[in-house]
Order: sequence, then C-alpha cells, then structure tokens
Amino acid sequence: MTWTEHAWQAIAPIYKRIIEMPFLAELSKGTLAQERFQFYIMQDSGYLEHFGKALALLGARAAATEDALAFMRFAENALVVESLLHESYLKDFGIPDKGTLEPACHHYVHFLKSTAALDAVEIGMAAVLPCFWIYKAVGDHISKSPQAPANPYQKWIDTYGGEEFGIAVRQAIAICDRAASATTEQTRAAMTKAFITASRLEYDFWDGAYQLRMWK
Ligand SMILES: Cc1ncc(CO)c(N)n1
Repeated sequence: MTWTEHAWQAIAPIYKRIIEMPFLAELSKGTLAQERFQFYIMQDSGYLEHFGKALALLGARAAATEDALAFMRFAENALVVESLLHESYLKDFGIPDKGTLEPACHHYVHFLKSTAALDAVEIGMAAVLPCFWIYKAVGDHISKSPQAPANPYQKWIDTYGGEEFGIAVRQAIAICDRAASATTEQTRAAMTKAFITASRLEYDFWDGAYQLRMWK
C-alpha cells in the first residue's frame, strides 16, 4: 500500500463526516444560506493567501527541482486562479475586503505555515495534501450528485470538481508518495499525523463557516 493510500484510509471517518456536513449538502443543492457562503468565501480568501505562501515555502525547501517547480505552480494557482474565483464571489456579494481571520481559518493557516517552515519538508508536504485531495474528492462528489438548476455555487463546484484541479491533486499525491518512500518510518508516521490534523482542520473550516464562528 502506498503512503497516500494509507493516509486516506486513516482519514476515511473524517472524510465521511465532511461529505455529510450540512454546509456541503446545502451547497450541493444550492440551498446554502448566502450569509454562510459569504462567510466561507471571506475566510477562504484569507486562507488562500497564507496557503499560497506555505506552498511557495515548501517549493523553496523541496530537494528535487521538479518538486520545487510543482509547488511553486501550486502556490501561483492558489494565489492567482483560486483567488480570482473568490474575488468574483466577493464582488457578487458586494463585500469590500477579506476581513479578519476567524478562529477556524486562523488555526488552519498557522498550522500549515508553521509545519511548512519548521518541520521536515516531507511533513510539510503531507500537511498541505488534504487541502488538495479533500477538495477534489468533495468537488467530484458534488459534481456526481443530482445537479440543482441554476445553483449559485456552481462556479465553486466546477473549480474543484474540474480536471485542471485534478491534475494538480494527482501531482501532489505522487510527490508525497515519492517523499514518503524515500524517508524514515518516523518521518512517515509524522507525515500521517500532519495529514490527519489538516483533515480535521478542513472539517472545522466548513463547520466554522456554517456556524459563522467568530472570535468572542
Ligand atoms: C480551507 C481550504 N482548503 C483547501 C482549499 C483548496 O485549495 C481551499 N480553497 N480552502
């Protein structure tokens, strides 16, 4: 079994809870309250900015030039392509700026940045993998569900269920598998732990948006 197969198995219960979340069930049907999606997009705009920087840092730290280039492309995509989607939604909703990072987002981006900066590079790569893989799985899952007519969230669904994002996800998976097979058992275990933590933080991110959870 590859490391990524093992890691996905480890998060299977978390992924199951993610796809059952009301946020995603309602987004899929197009019935999600605009206020909740708006909160999510504002937080996610802030998220992408930090996520992009964590990816660039991993690119700088990657040993193989090929992996460095892949992570630099991921960083550019997070900062340019995905951010455009968010900006168009922010404009549709008439939101002037991104606002502050609320608890779930704050927790997640700082976990990613500190892991990318301070842990072994393989562990940093494992920490960002759920950001790719879970979004792809969720995008595919929603794309395969019965399509709601004129879903206001269709652009979001198309981005993450789309083939372009799929290519990046497969690359990220392949890089992590190569890194995992070249490292020690101890680092592999730490990679799995980081992968699980990031998956929990993905859950929490949608949960925080659904509950509109803000600093008290
Ligand atoms: C919280 C979060 N995780 C992953 C992605 C996909 O890049 C995203 N846009 N937001």
